[in-house]
This record gives sequence, C-alpha cells and structure tokens, in this order.
Amino acid sequence: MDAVIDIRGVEKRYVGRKGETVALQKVDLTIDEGEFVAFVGPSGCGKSTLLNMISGVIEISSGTIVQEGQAIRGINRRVGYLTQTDSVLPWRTVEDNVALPLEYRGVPRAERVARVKRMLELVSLEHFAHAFPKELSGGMRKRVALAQMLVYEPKTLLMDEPFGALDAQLKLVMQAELLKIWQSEKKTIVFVTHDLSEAIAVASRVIVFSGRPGRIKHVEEIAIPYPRDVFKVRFLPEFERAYESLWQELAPEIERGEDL
Ligand SMILES: Nc1ncnc2c1ncn2[C@@H]1O[C@H](COP(=O)(O)OP(=O)(O)OP(=O)(O)O)[C@@H](O)[C@H]1O
Repeated sequence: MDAVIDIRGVEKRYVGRKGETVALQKVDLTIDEGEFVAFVGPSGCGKSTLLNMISGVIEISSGTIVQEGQAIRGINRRVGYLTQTDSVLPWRTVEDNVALPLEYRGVPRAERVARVKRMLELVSLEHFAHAFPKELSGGMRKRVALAQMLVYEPKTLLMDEPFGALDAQLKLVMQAELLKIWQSEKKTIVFVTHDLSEAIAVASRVIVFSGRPGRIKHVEEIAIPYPRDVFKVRFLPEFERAYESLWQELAPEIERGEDL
C-alpha cells in the first residue's frame, strides 16, 4: 500500500492571552491508501487540531504533513472535511446544498446536476432532492453533509465526530452507510470519535492519543475482516480483545484529562 498522508514530527502550539498551549507534540503517523483510521483520546488532546492541520485550515508549528508527495501549505483541496458543525444551509434545498462545493469550484451546471444526482443516490436521499433541511431528520441531515463532502470526489475524507450527536441506533445505521461508501468508492478515511465501540466497529486501525499535550500513545490494528456488519461486530471475540486493549490505554488518559 502507498502512503497517502505522511505526518512527521508535527507539533502545534497555540499562543493566546494566557500564554502558550502545546496542543500536539511530536506526532509521527503514516496513513496508507484505502485505510480507515480512527483517532480516539481524551477531550482537548488535539484530535481536531490534527485534522485542521491536514486540511490546511490551521498552520503547523513544526514538522511536516505530506499528502501524495506534496507538503501541505494553505487550504488542502485534496481532502473532504466534515467538521463537527456541518455546513448545510437552511435556505437551500437538499440538492442545492449538495451542489454548493461544485458551485464554488465553477463546475458547469449540467455536470453539477449529474454529479449531485449520483451523490444523492449514494446516500439514499434521491427522493428528498427538493426538501429543505428543516424537513429532514437528524440522520438525513447527516447524509446531506456526507454528500456535500463527497460530491467533488476527494479520495481522502477527514471526519470529526460526524455521528456524535445521533442516537445509538441511528449511529449504527450511519456507520453501516459510511462503510459501504468507503468500500464502494475506495476512499481513505481519518475519523475522530469519542466512542471507542464506534472506532473499533468501523476502523482498520485505531490511534490512541494521550491527554494534552497530545501524543500518539498506542496504535491498534483491528483484526476484523471487511465487509463488517456493524450491528453484530460487537459480539465477536476480536472486538472484545481490541476493546480491552484500547481501554487499558485510554482510561488513564481520560482520568487525568479535561473530561472530568
Ligand atoms: N484557537 C485556539 N487557541 C488556543 N487554544 C486552542 C485553540 N484551538 C484549540 N485549542 C486548545 O488546544 C487543545 C486541543 O484542542 P482540540 O480541539 O484539537 O482537541 P480535541 O482532542 O479535538 O478535543 P475534543 O475531543 O473536545 O473536540 C485544547 O486544549 C484546546 O483548548
């Protein structure tokens, strides 16, 4: 497998009125093509900061991030980024929301229409093209945000707690949808979650960050073959083994972190 993202010696220091905050320290990580990597760690350990640096929306204090041979400087248009607060606009219909990233890029109308149609089919929203966001359930709104991220066809997706606000059942449905899309569209995914079970259910590799300043503390390969049934995966012995091993690493970080 080839490296898609190569993170070397990356640090982030925020300078504010109260002085300097070291959010991340000495992060080294290589993400290969087609991987599904999950980041877990206590609140404030720098998970969002790392996604922000990969997407180029904030600067790296030291170290380098290289994507497909090119160092990231400025906004990185080769990734799709779903942040904790999505950018679904209430005054636009579903199809017009999904078309938005293509409008920004000046894609001609006929091509926009065709691509939006395909995306709506991919996320099973083809019957809601003309609906407004307020008419949608939480899960459907998430699908709109997913389609918006996927529509310009980035090969690499960054997702920051995308399903955090959904109830437990809906979360499973969305995890299943995402795995289907990941496999059919052959994406590389970097996925931040607070939910260890979610990380194990979807990811091929789970990265545990220490409390602030965030460092990579542990890496766990998840030995559960794909395609996975997210509704049943929790009953497998491999799941239980991974959960125990990850929890052992994570629990002390949460105890000394900002969560309590
Ligand atoms: N713009 C900023 N200025 C100063 N400090 C910041 C800034 N953004 C983040 N931080 C601090 O950097 C640390 C890492 O924040 P970050 O949001 O990356 O953590 P996180 O692991 O994603 O947390 P959570 O799981 O709660 O979303 C935190 O202590 C946060 O307060």
